Amino acid sequence: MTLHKKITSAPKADLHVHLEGTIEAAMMFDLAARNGVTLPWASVAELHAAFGFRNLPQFLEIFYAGLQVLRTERDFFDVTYAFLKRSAADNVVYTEIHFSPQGHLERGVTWTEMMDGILGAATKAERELGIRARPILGLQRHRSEEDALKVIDAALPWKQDIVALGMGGAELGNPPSRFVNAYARARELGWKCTCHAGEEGPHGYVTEALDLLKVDRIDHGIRSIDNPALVARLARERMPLTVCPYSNVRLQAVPALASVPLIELLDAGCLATVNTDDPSYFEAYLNENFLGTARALNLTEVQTRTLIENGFKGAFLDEGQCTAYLDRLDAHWT
Ligand SMILES: Nc1ncnc2[nH]cnc12
Ligand SMILES: [Zn+2]
Repeated sequence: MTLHKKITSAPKADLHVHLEGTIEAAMMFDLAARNGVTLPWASVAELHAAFGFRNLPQFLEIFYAGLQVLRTERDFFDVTYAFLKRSAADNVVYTEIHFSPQGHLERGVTWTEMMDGILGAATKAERELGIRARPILGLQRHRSEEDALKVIDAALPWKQDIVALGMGGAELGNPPSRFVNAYARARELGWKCTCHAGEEGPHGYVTEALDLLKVDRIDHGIRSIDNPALVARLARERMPLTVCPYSNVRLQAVPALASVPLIELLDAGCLATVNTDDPSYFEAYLNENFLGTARALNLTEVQTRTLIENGFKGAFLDEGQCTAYLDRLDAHWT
């Protein structure tokens, strides 16, 4: 089997994806029409023309405009199911999906509408497509910690359905240290914790996420590479890093795929993984992230397999569940 075929047909995990970053342009316009929402773009072509992102904050403006089309339970169901169907076609068998309640609640969407839509689609996709999906409550870091605590409390009826607390949004100027109490609360609830850090922000934000938020995983984390002692620590602690190669290129966090520091992280013994982030905006689902990265970095078969394995090892799964996925990968690969 060629490496290309091995990658595309292997069972894989996507641990870093934003539900609102999976809305394909055609669906965005369908949902806008269904809900009477006026988008800032006149057509799919105009939206695509806006995809030349300069940086994270400029991308987020577009991302926040796009998510306005999500209004009802059916919308959340349709977008979640479409993403899971597209991911299953890439042989993704497990995914943990960030959703951004703060971006929806402020428009009058209810928790019940969000959760029934997302969880309903996850149940149907697991039954019909064999892909398992679990939601991560994704805070927006430009908002206050008080708002974060309110959102966490409002999520309590779904405490068992939500696998973790996460946090994304505009990183620079919004360090993890602003959210110590929110993360402490999440840990009290028994949730796992993850946080975007070291994407556009400095490696010091990764250290803060570890020391102050006591996270179980780091989203992105590529700027850790600027601090060898931090890389050694991440390796020692087997801290998963959810690297998103196409996202880094499209948001100009790195100049090209060849600059994504995956080999350096693997060589140092870090638990680096490959993920999508916002696949409809970055025009790359999981297979393309693996294939593009393997090509650009000239990855060996062993490195590629390690990255796929790390996707399961870095997941919020218990040991038995993780081993079952690794056994499936093993059976596939040999
Ligand atoms: N790449 C990214 N970084 C931070 N927040 C995000 N929200 C959606 N995509 C994001
Ligand atoms: Zn992200």
